[in-house]
Amino acid sequence: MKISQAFKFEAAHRLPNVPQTHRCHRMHGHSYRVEVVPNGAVDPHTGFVKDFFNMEEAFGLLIKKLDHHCLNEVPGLENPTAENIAIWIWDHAKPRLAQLWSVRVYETTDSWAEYDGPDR
Ligand SMILES: Nc1nc2c(c(=O)[nH]1)N=C([C@H](O)[C@H](O)COP(=O)(O)OP(=O)(O)OP(=O)(O)O)CN2
Repeated sequence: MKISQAFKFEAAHRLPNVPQTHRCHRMHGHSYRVEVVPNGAVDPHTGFVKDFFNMEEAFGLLIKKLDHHCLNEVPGLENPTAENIAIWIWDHAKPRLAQLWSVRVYETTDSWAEYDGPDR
């Protein structure tokens, strides 16, 4: 079974690899929404796939590294597209959350990138 928890953060970024005429080449900000999805069996005793409180602990700290930061200055996010942010969150979270199934990053309400690991 899959469950999902959403996190929000505010950040500035610019995309260094788009043409200078592209508006995202300039520094601008977004209110990001991140949806993380673990997948696993429901524990017959707790009734949980994963306790939402534990996810909050793990992802809260990670999201703090992005919140109110310039993403280009975060190591590993020199080209902070929605795709690369999803990969960055996955790479940092997966070692501590083996059940992680996917990470979806909304850059705007209409645009998102989802990463579900290098093998899928
Ligand atoms: N595949 C991707 N394409 C684009 C990305 C991305 O991360 N992956 N990023 C951008 C820009 O950073 C960003 O999305 C621009 O956002 P914004 O102009 O605010 O978005 P809207 O087009 O929705 O803005 P409106 O002014 O509301 O129309 C571009 N492409």
